[in-house]
Amino acid sequence: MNKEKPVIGITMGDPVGIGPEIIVGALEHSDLSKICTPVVLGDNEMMTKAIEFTQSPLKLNLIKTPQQAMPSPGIINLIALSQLPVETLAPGRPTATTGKAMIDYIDTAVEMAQKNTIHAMVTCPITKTAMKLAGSRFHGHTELIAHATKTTNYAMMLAGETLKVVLVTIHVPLSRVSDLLSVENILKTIRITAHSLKQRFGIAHPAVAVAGLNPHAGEDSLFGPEERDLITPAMDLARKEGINVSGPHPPDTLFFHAAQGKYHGVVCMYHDQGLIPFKMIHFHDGVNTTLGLPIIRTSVDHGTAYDIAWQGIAGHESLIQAIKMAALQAKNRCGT
Ligand SMILES: NC(=O)C1=CN([C@@H]2O[C@H](COP(=O)(O)OP(=O)(O)OC[C@H]3O[C@@H](n4cnc5c(N)ncnc54)[C@H](O)[C@@H]3O)[C@@H](O)[C@H]2O)C=CC1
Ligand SMILES: NCC(=O)COP(=O)(O)O
Repeated sequence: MNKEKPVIGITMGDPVGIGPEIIVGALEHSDLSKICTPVVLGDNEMMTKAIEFTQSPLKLNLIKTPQQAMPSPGIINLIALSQLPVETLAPGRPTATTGKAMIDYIDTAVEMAQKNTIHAMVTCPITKTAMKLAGSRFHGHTELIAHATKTTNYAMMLAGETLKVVLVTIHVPLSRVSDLLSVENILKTIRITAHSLKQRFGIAHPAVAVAGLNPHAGEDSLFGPEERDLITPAMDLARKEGINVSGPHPPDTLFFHAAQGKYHGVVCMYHDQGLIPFKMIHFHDGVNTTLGLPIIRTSVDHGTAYDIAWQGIAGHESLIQAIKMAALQAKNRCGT
């Protein structure tokens, strides 16, 4: 690899979502080509349409392999993997065909990253609905990529300058969270958080905070047993391994202190516990990244935004940050 300028594969995401237009926006309005060579895996006609309707001066450079990518600004290197029936598609209306195409972009990027023909992958948003329409058994990128890379020990981190949150449970009904928590999966998440903060984010001595599940972190188990029976034992084991971990913290105050810089990362028990405070701060510039994979995968932190897709008003800052993070981590050869 040219360590100075890694090749970054960007999957186009759901064709009827905001993926195509934010790719155009991100590659047009930033100097990403100075730090990496972006290669889009997607659809020729959809990307052509996105360039036209955003009136972008960018030109498509159709290539077959990442090695053929041109490292210059002003172009979008595109590996066309689908030939979508564009005239039959409507913004915000996924079909089995669009679902299969977006999965193909991801599968191909994973293969390329494993073969090191790209040095990191960045994903544009997909929907769980489109995954289902395409017959996939996975909810999202995280589970699909973990499966494809045979990774069992992985976690979802949402990362921004101010706040980094990592989830013990991800896409599960709230009513099942308590049953799905265990000493083992809380410990695994604490470990992977501490490890990744060191390896991927260069924090030599990370301070990891752990959120309680219940109001006031259970308040001596008055409001629930999870802190006493699961979270505290997991933290004790983590401490024995030398991890600087604190908690279980009352979730209502923890994120304020984390955002003030008191902790480098926060382990959260469920999706919205972490993502609500995260998006309050990092809605526009947050990055979703999968920890524990043998490859580097970052993503936008938002979804397909069907309500505004193909209107040219979607923000592309999160994608810019996701590409920058991928490029930096690829340059530092950090993949875990
Ligand atoms: N990385 C990924 O692939 C992600 C996928 N999703 C999926 O996306 C689908 C839709 O999820 P929602 O909960 O509706 O979240 P969403 O992020 O798509 O939209 C929520 C609200 O934020 C707005 N929004 C989102 N991104 C925006 C942007 N870049 N610029 C301006 N406004 C933006 C939307 O217009 C909408 O009003 C779901 O299937 C979800 O699972 C959600 C998050 C991440
Ligand atoms: N809320 C985050 C999200 O839904 C993204 O999931 P994934 O596609 O990164 O697995």
